[in-house]
Amino acid sequence: MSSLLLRHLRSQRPVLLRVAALSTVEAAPALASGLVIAAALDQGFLVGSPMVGTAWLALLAALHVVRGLAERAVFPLLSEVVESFRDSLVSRVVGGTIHRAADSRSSHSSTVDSAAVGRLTGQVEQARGLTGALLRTVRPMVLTLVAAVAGFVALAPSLVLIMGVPLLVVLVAFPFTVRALARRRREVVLADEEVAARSGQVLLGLRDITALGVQDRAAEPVIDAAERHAAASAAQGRVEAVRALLTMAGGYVPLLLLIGFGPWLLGSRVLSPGEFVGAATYVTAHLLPALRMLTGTVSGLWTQLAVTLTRIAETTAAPPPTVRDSALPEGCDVIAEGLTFSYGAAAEPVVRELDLAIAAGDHLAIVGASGSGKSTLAALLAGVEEPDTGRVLLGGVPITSVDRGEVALIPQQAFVFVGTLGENLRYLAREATDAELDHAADALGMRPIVDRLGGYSAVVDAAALSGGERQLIALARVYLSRATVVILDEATSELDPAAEDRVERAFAARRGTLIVVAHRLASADRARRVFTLCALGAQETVPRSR
Ligand SMILES: Nc1ncnc2c1ncn2[C@@H]1O[C@H](COP(=O)(O)OP(=O)(O)OP(=O)(O)O)[C@@H](O)[C@H]1O
Repeated sequence: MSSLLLRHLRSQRPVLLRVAALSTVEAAPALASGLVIAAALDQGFLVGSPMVGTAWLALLAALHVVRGLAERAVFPLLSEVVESFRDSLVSRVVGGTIHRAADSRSSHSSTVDSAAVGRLTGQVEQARGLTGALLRTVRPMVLTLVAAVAGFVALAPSLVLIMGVPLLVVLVAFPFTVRALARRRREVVLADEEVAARSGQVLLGLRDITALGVQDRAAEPVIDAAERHAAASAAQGRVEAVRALLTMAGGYVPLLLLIGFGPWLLGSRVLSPGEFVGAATYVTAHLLPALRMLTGTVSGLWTQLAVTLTRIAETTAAPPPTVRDSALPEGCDVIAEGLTFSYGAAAEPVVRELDLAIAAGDHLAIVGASGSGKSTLAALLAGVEEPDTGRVLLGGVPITSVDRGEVALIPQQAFVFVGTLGENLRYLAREATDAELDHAADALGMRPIVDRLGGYSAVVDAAALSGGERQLIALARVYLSRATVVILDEATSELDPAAEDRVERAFAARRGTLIVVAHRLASADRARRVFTLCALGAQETVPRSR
């Protein structure tokens, strides 16, 4: 969960710096409160100068006005952070859904979980609300804590231990108590699920249980589960009580110590009356409310946000690419036999009775007029479309049964998903090292893009990339994969001729078979064989240049 939020916050550094600057102004009244009250008493009201005392209090009032203005300026910035976080979550949800849709398509199922998208959208809205609420509460709480401690130290340095030690104990223990509480909450949820599951089983067999007269035996597991649930709830309550006591002690112990040592502190002139009231102001007006907020609102919101973001991260993670080893021996021919395909029962076939043999390791260009069926043939060869009649075999295995990692079809529209450049490139090759990524980048001529984006760990903004850059990323992704048959369907259309030449040569030099749907003559020239599609039928030729 933290990685989703932290990654986003890191990308928002400039906005957060502005928030931090305004927050410093916001913290001014909390920082000054005790000092100003001490001065108002010691230099004003307690020495018969009410005007001086009033002037100090007026200064405090002015600081509160400035704080109000700073707070007003901070809110639009906070909403910028929250809204962009929401946008990145939505992109993630949509990206995850596209991955799943792509996966279901390659497994020849057309189901897309649209209900999940709706559910996730609800969770995203919840995460957005919780993040906003947390930023609104955590920020002032941290500000107040820091300002109150700093003000207290400045006012009464001799009393640092009184406030410092209890507070330190609380701040060190707090993360542990949150973790312990999260564990207990999880135990309660699991016990709850167990009660539901066991009582469900009993209810289903109620008639048989009654007929056999084994109610007591049937009830036993349900009672066991209910007892475990009760024990887990009690344990959660105990952790909550300890945590609340511990945190409150952090605020009340300094106050009790201050009151307890008060007569001595005032009698031996360690503190003036004004400083005593000022120190008490820091504890009662700032420290205690901040700690109360920490145990209550903040930890509640934080736990909820953690649960929501973990769920979003789990359900939208890109599915791992197939890792199953290829069942095919190295060097398999692609054979198309009697392929006929039409888009719809009444439509004229786009491909009719087509036979084609592509030897393993070959480099074939498919050419033809616009609309002659090049993309359709590419989709058939990749197993993305199924022919009406005929079949495509890879190494003697029907293409639709072949491990989908064996064949890669790269379309014209390159898809770059939300994530880092490295994640995009490793999508089909999880184990690829940086050196392998470097090799692919150099082979395909995409080194300038890698450098411009700031390396493989840089987060990619697909909208900020040119069409050619997106295509290069999609090409490198497949170049790094273990696909033995690569089909480029106008996958280099946005590259200039020189870049396209480099890419096609790199793929031709790579192991495996290369099929290129050519939109430039040069692509056909580079190929070892050319397959020409035309309205009257298909014919195969060898380029003259070879
Ligand atoms: N999804 C589809 N539904 C119906 N008809 C389609 C579909 N896709 C393509 N066609 C039609 O099938 C024929 C072949 O299209 P295809 O895209 O395979 O040709 P192409 O040679 O790749 O064309 P281009 O070079 O313009 O991309 C065209 O008449 C096209 O209109």
